[in-house]
Amino acid sequence: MTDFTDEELALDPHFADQFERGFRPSCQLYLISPPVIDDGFVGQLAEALDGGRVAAFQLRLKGIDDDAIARAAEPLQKLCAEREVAFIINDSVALAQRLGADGVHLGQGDGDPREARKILGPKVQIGITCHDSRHLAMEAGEAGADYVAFGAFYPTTTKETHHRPEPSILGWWTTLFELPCVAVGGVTPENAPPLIEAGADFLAVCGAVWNHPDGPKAGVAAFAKALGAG
Ligand SMILES: Cc1ncc(COP(=O)(O)OP(=O)(O)O)c(N)n1
Ligand SMILES: Cc1nc(C(=O)O)sc1CCOP(=O)(O)O
Ligand SMILES: [Mg+2]
Repeated sequence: MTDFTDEELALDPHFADQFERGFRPSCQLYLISPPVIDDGFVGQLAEALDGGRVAAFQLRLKGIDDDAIARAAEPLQKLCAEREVAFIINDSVALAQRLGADGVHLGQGDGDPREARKILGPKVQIGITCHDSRHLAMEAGEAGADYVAFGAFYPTTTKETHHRPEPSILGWWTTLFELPCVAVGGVTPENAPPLIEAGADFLAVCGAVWNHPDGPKAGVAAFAKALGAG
């Protein structure tokens, strides 16, 4: 077995770097913002990050233009940098480039990952939505993605979804490929175990944290427990 120093084992916000060393870290939390936020959201994010380790935060705002997202992003990106949380922009390569984000998440209709790589360079993480499709995931890997996302594993009110993969797709992926995989869609601390056991590298979560009855800190803490770090 390879020996890793404590430093090497520390969580690394750059997804793929961890895996290129031939080491698959245990499953980590990837937080997605609510689709609409207000000025107080930076306080809520700070609270959430106090609940336990969060590997990545995705700013996923819908229905507003890039300038408005950029304004909202500024304090959130600063907080993420202070807390060593990867800051990921949803949907827009141009915005990710403009903000100097750590990554961009692209759906199947959000642009070509090869173009994104050309624009963003080798250091920016590119994640691709693959629904329930092994084919889309292999295509994303060939196109140079840093992670593939499967979902929606469970019913969700955060987004209208049309695909329902089985957890076994995560096991299939992790057996064959080193590239990290993300499980998304209706994930809660209670229903997460089959996804973790099947091999998810990240759980991407929105509602179960932001709508937690005891607040986002309790939401993240509940995931930390489910992930074995609480
Ligand atoms: C981690 C993660 N996985 C999947 C998605 C969904 O992306 P997409 O299919 O482009 O849908 P929208 O989020 O843009 O509505 C995601 N954002 N993040
Ligand atoms: C953003 C997103 N993408 C999905 C997909 O299936 O690709 S499901 C989803 C919503 C995630 O939020 P929640 O944790 O509240 O279900
Ligand atoms: Mg999208």
